[in-house]
Amino acid sequence: MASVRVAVRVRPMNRREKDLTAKSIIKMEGNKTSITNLKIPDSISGESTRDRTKTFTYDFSYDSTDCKSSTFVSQEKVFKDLGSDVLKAAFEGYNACVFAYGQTGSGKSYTMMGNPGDAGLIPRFCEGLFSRISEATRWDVASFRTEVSYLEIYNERVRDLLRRKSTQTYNLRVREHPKDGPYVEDLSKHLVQNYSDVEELMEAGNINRTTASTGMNDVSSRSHAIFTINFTQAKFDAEMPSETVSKIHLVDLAGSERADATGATGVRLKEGGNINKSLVTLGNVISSLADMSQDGVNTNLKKKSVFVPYRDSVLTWLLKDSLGGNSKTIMIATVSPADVNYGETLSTLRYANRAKNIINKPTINEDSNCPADQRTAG
Ligand SMILES: Nc1ncnc2c1ncn2[C@@H]1O[C@H](COP(=O)(O)OP(=O)(O)OP(=O)(O)O)[C@@H](O)[C@H]1O
Repeated sequence: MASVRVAVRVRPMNRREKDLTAKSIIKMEGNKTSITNLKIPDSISGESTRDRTKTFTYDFSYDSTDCKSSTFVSQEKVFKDLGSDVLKAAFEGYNACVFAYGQTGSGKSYTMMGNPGDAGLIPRFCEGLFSRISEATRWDVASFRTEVSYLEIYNERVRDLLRRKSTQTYNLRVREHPKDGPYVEDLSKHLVQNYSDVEELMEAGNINRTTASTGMNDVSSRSHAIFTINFTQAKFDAEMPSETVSKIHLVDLAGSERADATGATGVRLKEGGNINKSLVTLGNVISSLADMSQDGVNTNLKKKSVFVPYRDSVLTWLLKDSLGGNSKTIMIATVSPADVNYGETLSTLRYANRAKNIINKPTINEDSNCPADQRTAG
């Protein structure tokens, strides 16, 4: 049993916020994040003080507002805290998932992919993976097979971001394997031997990703993107061949924008609706799972059978194992520091607070090749 680990990251003020002379309303101290509603006057005491400033505790609170500050959290620090745990999980044979959630323009793509020369979690994770593989291969500890796939969910349809010349990239079917769970039929998987192989695929996929300029972000990701690494390790344990297979999902969600904040109309508004359908379902799944684990903690409560609506959206269906299932999962909630985004930011912080209560059941995916009687002998 393992709780979903939750980190919150606040980015610097952007141009738009500066032009609006926005004020910073986010404070971080240790693992605590506070948000202040500047519309409630400072002088009021009692109940209203609590309404003015709300404080949440997460596994990590990352202040990335000012690179000159001594408490500034860099891409490297985020990777050291979170990415290296995912790397460890992969080598131990666990499934893992990292997903970034937050308002449009709050820093999800920056955190997951990063910018040129300022790499985010996904490239750092892949680099780390291959540096550990080459280390282990040098010592002949094990042999490895790494395959990647990259898809986007756009308007509730699955599209392969890595199959360039095919007409069948749109609207792939999601099916369910009796043992391995939901998967995308005909999604291309690419065998990679080193980091530059992955880099090439990642770049190609990012170019194919659906983006558009919205009122909130010049390069806004209009889709949910799932980068998946299938990592197989074969070795000899006590002279018996054994194999572990881990699936690592690295997910950059589309923004949770409201139509009025982004000025969306027409196609953008329809996209918004479909993006929100997936995100609303994600919220419902998180709530159901959080309720379920709270019931488990409170033994006085009769255990309700809670229905988890995974199938209500493509996103939650594909991430079924990552949410409440066989996976070590991390959520990174990204927020803006500005008062003009108070409502969206508070909603993200509440979402993240709820996700802390999800209990997953990660298990090592070991597939021993030896017959069962030999496995238990000795
Ligand atoms: N921590 C950060 N430090 C520096 N710049 C950042 C940070 N977070 C985000 N930015 C910058 O803010 C802008 C918006 O970030 P990003 O594109 O990552 O947002 P997003 O949440 O992925 O938005 P969308 O949902 O619209 O795709 C980018 O120019 C990005 O480089």
